[in-house]
Amino acid sequence: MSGGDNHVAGRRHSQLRLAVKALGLGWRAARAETLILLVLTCAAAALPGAAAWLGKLLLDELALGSAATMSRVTTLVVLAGVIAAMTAAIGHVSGLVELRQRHATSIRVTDQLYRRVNAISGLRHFEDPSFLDQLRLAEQGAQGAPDEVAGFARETVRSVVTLASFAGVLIVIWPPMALLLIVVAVPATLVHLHIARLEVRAAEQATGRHRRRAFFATMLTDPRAAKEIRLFGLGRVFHDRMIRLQRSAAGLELRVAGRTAVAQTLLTTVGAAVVGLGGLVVARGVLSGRLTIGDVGLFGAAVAGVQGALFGMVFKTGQLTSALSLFRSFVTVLETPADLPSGRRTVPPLRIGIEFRDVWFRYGTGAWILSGVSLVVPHGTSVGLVGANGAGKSTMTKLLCRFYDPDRGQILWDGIDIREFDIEQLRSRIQATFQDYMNFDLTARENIGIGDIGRVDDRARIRQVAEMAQIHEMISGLPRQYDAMLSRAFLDEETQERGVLLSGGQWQRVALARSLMREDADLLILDEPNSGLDVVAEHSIHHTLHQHRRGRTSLLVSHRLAALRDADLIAVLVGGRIAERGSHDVLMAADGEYAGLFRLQASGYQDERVAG
Ligand SMILES: Nc1ncnc2c1ncn2[C@@H]1O[C@H](COP(=O)(O)OP(=O)(O)OP(=O)(O)O)[C@@H](O)[C@H]1O
Repeated sequence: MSGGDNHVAGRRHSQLRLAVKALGLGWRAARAETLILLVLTCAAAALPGAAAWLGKLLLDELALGSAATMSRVTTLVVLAGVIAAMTAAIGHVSGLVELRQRHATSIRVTDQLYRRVNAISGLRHFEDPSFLDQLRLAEQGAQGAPDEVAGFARETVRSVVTLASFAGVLIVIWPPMALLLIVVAVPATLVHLHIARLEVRAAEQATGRHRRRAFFATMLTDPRAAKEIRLFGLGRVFHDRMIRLQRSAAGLELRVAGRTAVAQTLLTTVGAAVVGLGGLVVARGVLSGRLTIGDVGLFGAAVAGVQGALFGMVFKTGQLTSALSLFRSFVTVLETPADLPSGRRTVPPLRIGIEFRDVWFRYGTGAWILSGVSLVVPHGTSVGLVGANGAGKSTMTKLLCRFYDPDRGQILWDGIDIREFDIEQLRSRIQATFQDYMNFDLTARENIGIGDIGRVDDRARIRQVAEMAQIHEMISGLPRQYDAMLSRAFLDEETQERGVLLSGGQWQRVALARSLMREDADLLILDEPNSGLDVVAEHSIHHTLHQHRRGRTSLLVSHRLAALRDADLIAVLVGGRIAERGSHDVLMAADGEYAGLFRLQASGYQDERVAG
């Protein structure tokens, strides 16, 4: 499914459904905090009205001059002080509870999002830029939306209480004032909604640029890239590209911010004019003796309260709209259908063999990589796969692990289509070394042990496979041996000491050891396992692997044809099909593609003086 399809799927959700989902997520993440915040909000909302009323009473008492009673004034001042202290305390406690709520929500969101990401069993989504953009938006949107929805709900409660406590005051003192403030709030709401939409569009447009910017930033600091960046003088080029992308993303944001500033200035000016008008009317009331000085103070507090409440709602509505639009990406990612539906069948122990039956495959809508591959790997035998760069050898190994499904044809495991099997179980039956294996920033033990995650602490087994891959001696020589951190980017979590950096060939041996961890696997896939090994290591590891393969079913890919020489069957992949197949001797006798390649490679090893 493309990112576009994701987008359409996400659009199905109305803002209301999204709000309910976000609220539910926030509630489940932090129930106690949500309730406490609701109570604190109600209390905080009632306090300004009480403070304003006390202020009015105090002003009116003071206006009595010598007729005022000191005890009454003292009581009013003390009460005002208590309310001020309560307001401040509620603010601080709310801040702390909000922070707890935000962290709890963030952990829940991250947990859900990456659980979903882990549940995507194929590779297609991870090679689709629009899906990766959506994932980034999802992470961004989901962190904020539950907070925004809860914040909006609290703001609504606060506003309703504030409006209820002040609207009466305005109506008593000058009735049109309440109406005027509401009239100003309507266009303000529309403007903020429009701004929210612009913000979301800018965020969507900027996401790809942010991801690309992050790529250049990583390249400039990654120890693995440091050599080539320096040798080829790429630092300046990558730096400039990174800054250009950052400028362009910032430009999108600033354009919206500019429009927001203009709109808000206009709205504030209109609001100030309305307040000025109200002030004029009230001042005239005092001069004519209709209103007291205390009424002026109360009117001022009421206007500020009502205006604050209305504009607070308007502002929150805008923020909520943009938060919900980003939250849509989160919901879309969570609802992304499985790219490779898993079958239910249990994988039986391999007895007959693996068969590629007329397999056709291409990446997306590109050119056909495999166009009718038919190949049988009989149980207990080893098959070597030969072909030019880009012929599709690694693609065949990836199809076998079910990272993708063939477009046409079938891959059969003892005659059963592998699509019928439970994917996780199928993969647990396979040992594999990939050409582009990973170097994990983990300890030596973990780097090897994760090949069979259930045995990551089984030091005896780890040592055994490390010996097979001839990396045990090297690891034993390290200060912390198997507990040594294999990384220069991270310190050892326990000792806080710098880790160890392995050579290319040493990393390859670690990867090979990892792939040997699954003792009871039925199928062994080795894709260029020896490309970085020195001659001595290649020779002895070849011998060890030959022993290991005995009686096992294996698919081997290598450009070093000598490494495939003793395979039971060698298949040559040309133009998306198997062009030749047979043992080494048969193919040499046939004098075709394989024989030509083998002789060409062998001639490179012959010393001309010896040959002469
Ligand atoms: N994830 C991918 N998305 C799109 N195209 C891909 C992808 N992986 C490989 N290809 C393309 O598929 C073709 C076959 O690649 P594959 O890695 O299977 O070749 P190979 O025979 O293993 O080559 P080599 O000998 O260089 O390792 C290549 O043209 C490559 O560009």
